[in-house]
This record gives sequence, structure tokens and C-alpha cells, in this order.
Amino acid sequence: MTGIEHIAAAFAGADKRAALMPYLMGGFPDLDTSRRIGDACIDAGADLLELGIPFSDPLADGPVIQAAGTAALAAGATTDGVLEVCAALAPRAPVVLMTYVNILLARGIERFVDQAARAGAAGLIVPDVPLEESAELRDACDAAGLALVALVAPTTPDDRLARIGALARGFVYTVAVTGTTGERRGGDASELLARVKRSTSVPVALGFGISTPEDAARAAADGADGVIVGSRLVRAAAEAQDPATEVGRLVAELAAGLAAPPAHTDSAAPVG
Ligand SMILES: O=P(O)(O)OC[C@@H](O)[C@@H](O)c1c[nH]c2ccccc12
Repeated sequence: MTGIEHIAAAFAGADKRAALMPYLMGGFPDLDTSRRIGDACIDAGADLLELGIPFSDPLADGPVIQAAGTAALAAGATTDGVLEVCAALAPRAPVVLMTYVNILLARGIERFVDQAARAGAAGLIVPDVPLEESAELRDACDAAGLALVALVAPTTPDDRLARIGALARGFVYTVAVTGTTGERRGGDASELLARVKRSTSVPVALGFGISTPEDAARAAADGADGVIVGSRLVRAAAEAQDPATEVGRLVAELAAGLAAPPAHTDSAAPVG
């Protein structure tokens, strides 16, 4: 099974609920603990994992994830170390590696993609490679069966969305709010998700600002095929005595939020 097929199967098999995709920073707080956090996420019901490779200048990362990346690098995390974490987790769930283009260029695009595929990765998210510059990377990913996941935002115009949607592999990552990653209140994403879904034949996942089981349930009710939760879980990994147990507990809550029928937020509920 190629990485692209592995991702498709995970979305299709998510028990008819939206797929749950936790983000974790590879090597945070250290490599072994990040592997245990990934295992705990899968045990708790994650359908896919987004695994960050730490980078010194992460322009799309909000403060929590940026701090985790800095700490991971200070603790000695390397790209090779995170690829080993990927290899340990990939037999259990599709792993989508998330990093920045300089990490790829440091060893050459083809070599990086080849090593990611050997580590069992199912896909790549590289937010600083725009569509216009993605041909070489996409060709390398296609040759290796890896999904090069496209990112779209509320500000992406329709004609661009159509081009991105046509080239999308694995799933489209829809950024719920413009800006960097982080816990915040999001609005109704249903119009945005409907626009993105019209542009593509692959599943559409929503991320940025989804933190609670209620947020996750609302994203699914708005039409997301998958929900991505990053900063909330990375913050728990930073604060907890036992990061793997605490992140697993939160992921179990998120999974339960997705399994439950959506709450009727439009009807007057008794207060107190
Ligand atoms: O942290 P949030 O708001 O829950 O959003 C997920 C996000 O962190 C994760 O997908 C991610 C981390 N770094 C990124 C860079 C670009 C796009 C996405 C990401």
C-alpha cells in the first residue's frame, strides 16, 4: 500500500466519523517521549498523525509549537531522529511529516523524499512551498507514493483553489483561520469547507484553532472529513508530568467528541 492509499484508507475507515489527526512535534520533549506520545494518540483513537520535524525558523508555527520546536532542537532532535520516530509509528497509522523546505533542501529533495518513504511516512506537509514552486517536490512524492498535502486558507481565491484542489494528494489541509497555529475561537467553517470540497476529490481536513472536543465536533458538523489538533496537545506535552498519558487522555476526549452526535448549538439549551 502506498502512503497515498494508506491516507485514503484512514479517512474511509474512521468509523463514519471525521478522521482525527493529532499533531505532535518530533523530538519534543525528547525523541523517545515523542514516540510514546504518538503511540498514546493512536491508542486513544487517532486515525492519522501529523509529525513535525523541528526547524529553527518555523514561519507558520504559533508560539506553543515554535517553543516546542526550539526545545526539541536544544534537546538534540535531528531530522534523522524524527524519521526514526516516524518509522516506529508508521506501521500503526499513517504519518504525515510536517516541516519546512530548508529541511528538505539540506539533503536534497529526492533524497529527503526517499528517506521519508523508507521511514514509512504516508505524506508531507511543507507550508513554505507554494503551488508554483511545488513541481519538483510533487513529482518526487508521486514517484515515492507519498502524498504532498496542499494547504488552503480562507483567503485562497476560487481559481487558485481549483488548481490546488486538482493537484491535491491524500487530503487538503484547510486552514480555518488566517495566521499562525494556536488555540483560539474559530467561527463557522461550513462555507469555507464547502468551497474547498467543490475544488477537489480528496478528503478535506480542517486545522488551526481546534482545541476542545466541542471544537472538533463543530468542525465535523461543518463538513470537515478530518480534524487536526496541534497546539492544545503540544501545550499538554509541555506542561504534564507524564506527557504521553496526558496527551492520550485529551485525544480520547477529542475522539469521543467526534463520535457523539453534534450538539444543537442553535437551540436554546438550559443554562446552569
Ligand atoms: O496548533 P493548531 O492551531 O491546533 O493547528 C494545527 C497545527 O498546529 C499543525 O497542523 C501545524 C503545526 N505547524 C504547522 C505549520 C503549518 C501548517 C500546520 C501546522
